[in-house]
Amino acid sequence: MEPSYDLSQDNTLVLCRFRPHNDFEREFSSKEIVEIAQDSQSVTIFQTKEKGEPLSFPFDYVFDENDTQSTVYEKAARPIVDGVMEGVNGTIFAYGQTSGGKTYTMTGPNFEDPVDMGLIPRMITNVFYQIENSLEHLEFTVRVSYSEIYMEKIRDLLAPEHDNLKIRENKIMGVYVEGITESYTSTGDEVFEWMKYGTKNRTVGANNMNMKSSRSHAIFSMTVSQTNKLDYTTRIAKLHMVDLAGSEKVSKTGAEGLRLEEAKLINKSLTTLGIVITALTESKKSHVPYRSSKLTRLLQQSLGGNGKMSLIICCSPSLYNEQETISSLRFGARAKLIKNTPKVNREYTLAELKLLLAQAREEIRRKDKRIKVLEDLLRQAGIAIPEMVDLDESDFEDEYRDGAYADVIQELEDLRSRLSEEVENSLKLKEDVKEAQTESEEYKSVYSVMEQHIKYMDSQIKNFENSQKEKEDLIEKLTVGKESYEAELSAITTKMLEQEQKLNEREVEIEILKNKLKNMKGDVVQQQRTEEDQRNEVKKEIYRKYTVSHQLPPIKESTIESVSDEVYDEQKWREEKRKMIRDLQKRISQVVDLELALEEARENYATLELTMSEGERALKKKTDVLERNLEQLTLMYHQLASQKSALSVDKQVAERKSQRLQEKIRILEDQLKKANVELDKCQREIKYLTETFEKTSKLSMLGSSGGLGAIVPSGRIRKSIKGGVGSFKPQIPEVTRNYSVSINM
Ligand SMILES: Nc1ncnc2c1ncn2[C@@H]1O[C@H](COP(=O)(O)OP(=O)(O)OP(=O)(O)O)[C@@H](O)[C@H]1O
Repeated sequence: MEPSYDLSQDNTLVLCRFRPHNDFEREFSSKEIVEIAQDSQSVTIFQTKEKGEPLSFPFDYVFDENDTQSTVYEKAARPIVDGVMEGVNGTIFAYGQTSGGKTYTMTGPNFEDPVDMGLIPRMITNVFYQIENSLEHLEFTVRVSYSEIYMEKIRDLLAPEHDNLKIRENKIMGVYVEGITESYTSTGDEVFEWMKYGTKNRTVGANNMNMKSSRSHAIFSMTVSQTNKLDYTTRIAKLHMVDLAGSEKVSKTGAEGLRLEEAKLINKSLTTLGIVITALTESKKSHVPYRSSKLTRLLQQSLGGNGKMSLIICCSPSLYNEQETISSLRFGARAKLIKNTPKVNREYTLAELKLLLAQAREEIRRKDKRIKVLEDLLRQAGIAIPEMVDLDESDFEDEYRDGAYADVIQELEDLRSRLSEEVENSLKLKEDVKEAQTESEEYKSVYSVMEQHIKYMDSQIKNFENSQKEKEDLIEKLTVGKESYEAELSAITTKMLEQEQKLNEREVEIEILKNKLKNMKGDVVQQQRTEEDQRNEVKKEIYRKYTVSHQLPPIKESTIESVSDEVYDEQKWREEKRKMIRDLQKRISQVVDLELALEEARENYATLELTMSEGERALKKKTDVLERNLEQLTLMYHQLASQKSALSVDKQVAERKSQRLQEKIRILEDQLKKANVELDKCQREIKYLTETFEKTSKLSMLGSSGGLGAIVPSGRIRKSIKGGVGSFKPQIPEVTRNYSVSINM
């Protein structure tokens, strides 16, 4: 990388930017009080106060409302970034009243928009662009930290639980914040992730003038360290990007309570900043009260130190803010007088240090020799040689600092401090590695437990699937059986209904036949009665013929019975005779009856045979058959009815079984669903653990350049970025990135 930055020029840039009028200011007054010079290097304010003379302020550059973010970057920030890449510390900060446009300038209204993005995203992008396009033998590391000074307390925005950090100073590190998180990053995107993370933790309040006004000073710092792989020289530079809290007039903002206390402390730190700047610019060296506020103490090395500084005064162009604008411009004009003496933060290589050490040893050996010679001379002159005394460190320092070895001693001291720092760092790294290894072991054991669990779950699921399959087969079989059973049942029911219908028809037929038979029987009885009458007649005839043939007097029963008792003797005979006659008659009658019965039987038989027609006989036969059929059908009907009731019982049982099986299937399906959900969960857990495990393993190998963590970005491990691998194209200002959160610093 060729030097592109002339260290002898522009060590302190003070620029001024006027934003457009806002709606309120436009309504308040349309009078223009600001006039920017043609060459953009001064601005005049036409005071409206009585007799107020126009005030002119010179600056390195004055931006008007039409100047783009890109222009501001080129003039105000690029020289700082170039300096940092050369190993020169750089600080850029925006100063101005509340709603003067500081956040707009530093961060921009849209962090993702290549046109609207502010100075900070452009600077970060440019640092990585320069790294990617640097010479191949250069190796870089980039660390970021993000802090906030709120109510005179320093808070680590990358670890917000650290909220009252102390400022320390030593020879090696200069002024630094003790215990602040410094995260290694290897891409611009990672830096933006850290910024987003830190910005979420920022304290932002609201006041009447700017509802989103920042109530704290925010300092985003990048430490860029580059090692030359050819001569092993190292350059380290810090870049501070500061968004100051708004300076405000308490009376105007209407602050009270906590806001009032905030305003007092904000104003105090800004006033201290003014005092420090004034002290730095006074020709007569006076005490610079850096320690009066955390802000000035932290920026001590940027203000009047060995770095480059760019201060942008953000102002309103409105008459309404005339006084605030004048006061901000005065502050800027004073700051312009600060003289910084930039110095490249170069560190000696080991070889150089060894050489210095050898030179120092040689020098000491030479001195010892000389001392010995001088002591011998003293002894020869009889002068007593004083005892060796332990020199006070300050005496030692005074003696040698002013002497020829001051530089060597200083370098040795630096070397000792660097070594102790390196030892400290390596111990810290060892601890980190150990921690990462422990974590990795823990993850491994969790992973193996999870694996076993998954295996067990897999086998459970397999068993479950098998039993589910068996059950499904069973259900399938049962369903098929049930269906054929139902088909059979319905066939039987149909058959039974048909039989019932046939039976009904037969019953009707039988009824008809019965009626016919009844009628026929009536005819037969009638015929029998007629025949009885005829038979009586025949009987009488036979009797008459018999009496005639046997010359018996015709006897009337009534006559016989009316015989008188007076004529007993005569009658006795007669009686005897009558008895005999009666007996005879009786016997005759019996014979006649028998004969008649015999005759009747014969006749009946013949008659019946004769009287019955062929059809009737067939009908009779048919009736007999039908009666027998009827009996069989009735029997069958009863059998079918009992079969039907047995079947309906079976059907109910089958239905209940089917319901139970369906319920079982439903429960099994629910269980399967739950098991699937569980399996899904386990798989996700395994995935998460595998990823975490892989990340942890990578971390434990040091030098890994894994992405930021999912929850809190992780950046404790050093990541080297080789120069010249340069496919990186920052596309300033057209750079496009996917940042989902806009940063309001
Ligand atoms: N150059 C500019 N062009 C267009 N709008 C601007 C410009 N500068 C500032 N603004 C607008 O002015 C308003 C106030 O700006 P900003 O929030 O940056 O002020 P601030 O100085 O950061 O305020 P605070 O100190 O209260 O945080 C914002 O709406 C911002 O978009």
